[in-house]
Amino acid sequence: MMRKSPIIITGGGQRLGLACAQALHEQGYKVIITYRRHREEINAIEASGIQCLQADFSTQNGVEAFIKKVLEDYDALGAIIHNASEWEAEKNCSDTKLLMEKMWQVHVFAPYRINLAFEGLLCAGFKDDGVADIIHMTDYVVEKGSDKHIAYAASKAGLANLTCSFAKRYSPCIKVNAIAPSLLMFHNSDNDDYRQKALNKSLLQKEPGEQEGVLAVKYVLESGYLTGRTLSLDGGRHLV
Ligand SMILES: NC(=O)C1=CN([C@@H]2O[C@H](COP(=O)(O)OP(=O)(O)OC[C@H]3O[C@@H](n4cnc5c(N)ncnc54)[C@H](OP(=O)(O)O)[C@@H]3O)[C@@H](O)[C@H]2O)C=CC1
Ligand SMILES: Nc1nc2c(c(=O)[nH]1)N=C([C@H](O)[C@@H](O)CO)CN2
Repeated sequence: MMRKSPIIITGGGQRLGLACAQALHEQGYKVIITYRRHREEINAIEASGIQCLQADFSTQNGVEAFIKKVLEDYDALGAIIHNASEWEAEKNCSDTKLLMEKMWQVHVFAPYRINLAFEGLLCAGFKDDGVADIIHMTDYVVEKGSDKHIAYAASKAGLANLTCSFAKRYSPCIKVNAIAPSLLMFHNSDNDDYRQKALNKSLLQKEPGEQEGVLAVKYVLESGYLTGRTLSLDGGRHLV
């Protein structure tokens, strides 16, 4: 069913978040994305009819400013999709204390504060549309850890746990689920050796692309009976 209340996708200026925003917009949803860094592409996204809000979740003030703006401008929400994320490895970092703080801030503190602050808006969305959703974009590494992205994996595990807590707290009005991709799409900078090693990690040995994530988001939004669960998108990696 088409919900009248808007859907917010954080980190929607590129890649998976943008693909989800465009797909849901094309379906007729009112879609709002957040972006951190303004660039030309944001103007094009806005011109397509998707509202773009600048938000930097790297500080508590940035999170609270975003919350304040949304509470001022909207009286209902159909869904919030926590997609904003930084993927940083320990090897690229000189200060691992700051790395853990940064990972925790964007992957746990921001979704936690936003979910608590938007309960009323999502319940109003449920009242209007009969459905409301919170979706956390986590990661396969929640299950297995990562020896190269330790702080990232731990923070995504924190986000995964928020799925259980908020599913219990917000039922039956708001469904709360996670989507845990393994490899969805490479970066242009990924070399052939890295790509081959990443492909070999799953049974299906393919780079599915962002549309695999779009399909999962659409399923979760359209489901009437899924909450507190994680949808794994990993090509059978857990069986390798
Ligand atoms: N791509 C993949 O293969 C996989 C992705 N995932 C997860 O799926 C989701 C989407 O992945 P992908 O599209 O690659 O994500 P990206 O790495 O492209 O990041 C998405 C957006 O997050 C925004 N962002 C990062 N930090 C902050 C911050 N502090 N405040 C506000 N916005 C921020 C960035 O905004 P800006 O560009 O404006 O700075 C960026 O555009 C992520 O949660 C990711 O962890 C999980 C496993 C695999
Ligand atoms: N925020 C991001 N998180 C992740 C990304 C990304 O590009 N941005 N990429 C991955 C990889 O695909 C990894 O799963 C395999 O190379 C993981 N998380």
